Amino acid sequence: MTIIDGKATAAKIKEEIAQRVKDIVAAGGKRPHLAAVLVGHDGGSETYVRNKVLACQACGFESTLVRYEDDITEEELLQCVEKLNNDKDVDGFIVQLPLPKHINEQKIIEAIDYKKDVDGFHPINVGRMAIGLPCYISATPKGILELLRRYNVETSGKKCAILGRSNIVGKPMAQLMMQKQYGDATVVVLHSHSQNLKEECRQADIVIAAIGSPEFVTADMVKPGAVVIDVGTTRVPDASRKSGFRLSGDVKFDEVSKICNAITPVPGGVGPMTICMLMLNTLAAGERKYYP
Ligand SMILES: NC(=O)C1=CN([C@@H]2O[C@H](COP(=O)(O)OP(=O)(O)OC[C@H]3O[C@@H](n4cnc5c(N)ncnc54)[C@H](OP(=O)(O)O)[C@@H]3O)[C@@H](O)[C@H]2O)C=CC1
Ligand SMILES: Nc1nc(=O)c2c([nH]1)NC[C@@H]1CN(c3ccc(C(=O)N[C@@H](CCC(=O)O)C(=O)O)cc3)C=[N+]21
Ligand SMILES: [Mg+2]
Repeated sequence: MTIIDGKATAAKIKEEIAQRVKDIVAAGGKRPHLAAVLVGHDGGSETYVRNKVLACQACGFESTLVRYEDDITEEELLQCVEKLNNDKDVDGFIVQLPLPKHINEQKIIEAIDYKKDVDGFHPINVGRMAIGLPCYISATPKGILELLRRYNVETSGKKCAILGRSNIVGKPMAQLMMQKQYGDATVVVLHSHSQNLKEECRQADIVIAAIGSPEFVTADMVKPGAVVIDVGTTRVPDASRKSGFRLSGDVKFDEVSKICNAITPVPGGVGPMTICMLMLNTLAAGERKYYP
């Protein structure tokens, strides 16, 4: 049984990125610059954005954090996006989700210049991804593919069950897993209205859980020898911790790890790879890799 170490893999890739940035700077080029917009004070969002700023430092990127209180109007946020779109020094930026209820998330995403959309959430990037054209690919699915590749997990022709169909994880994951040049797998997508979820899951060679429901995937839902990827990161109250909570994945790790062939832990699995792929997308933005 292999525990897929996302933290170590991400650290290695960040070193590769840092070396590349050194070379760029030595050749007289500009450091990639990532900006992040954070609205409000959600604990999880604060952590992720802090990790993104730290990762920028590790990679030798410039980073800018733009913060707003959660009473910011949609109009003001759109102006912020417009400013970042026009800022020649910023290569790529993200607007941390979720946004407060009074703000239309889709409207904000569509306002982002797709050439700077390092999250890969803009419809142009989503569409290009779906037909296999060069583009920014959503960091979480991209990081999962990279983990599978680096751990020599065969995906071609395998049956892959994806739990969850969100725009940021489940849907792009399914798209990529299905495509010939990425996963080349046979994909089934399961969600809250799926019938026979357990049975479908148990037939899969690769299970990717992204539902946000702690320990939902139990051993009886997993085929012995399968590869299990746990995307879930839910904060669960835990009085024995200094922070008052612990991070729980969507997989019951203790029992599933006894029967599977490989599994990602939470924390230390998919999360660090997500941040790392955002860095890779920002490097690509700085190099104008996908768009002139
Ligand atoms: N590690 C990382 O890098 C990242 C982790 N995450 C984590 O991954 C999890 C999912 O995130 P996200 O995709 O944004 O979540 P969303 O809440 O946007 O989507 C959840 C999806 O799971 C489905 N679902 C929820 N409960 C069940 C259930 N009991 N049975 C079957 N399907 C269910 C929903 O179905 P329906 O469509 O029918 O409502 C929906 O499609 C969260 O824990 C989040 O924190 C997210 C992004 C990155
Ligand atoms: N515009 C936007 N882009 C995103 O990519 C985005 C987003 N909004 N909103 C929320 C989700 C969630 N997400 C995570 C990133 C890192 C970890 C991560 O680093 N997790 C660490 C633990 C971190 C901790 O200690 O809490 C780990 O799993 O080891 C988790 C989750 C990105 N998301
Ligand atoms: Mg909203």
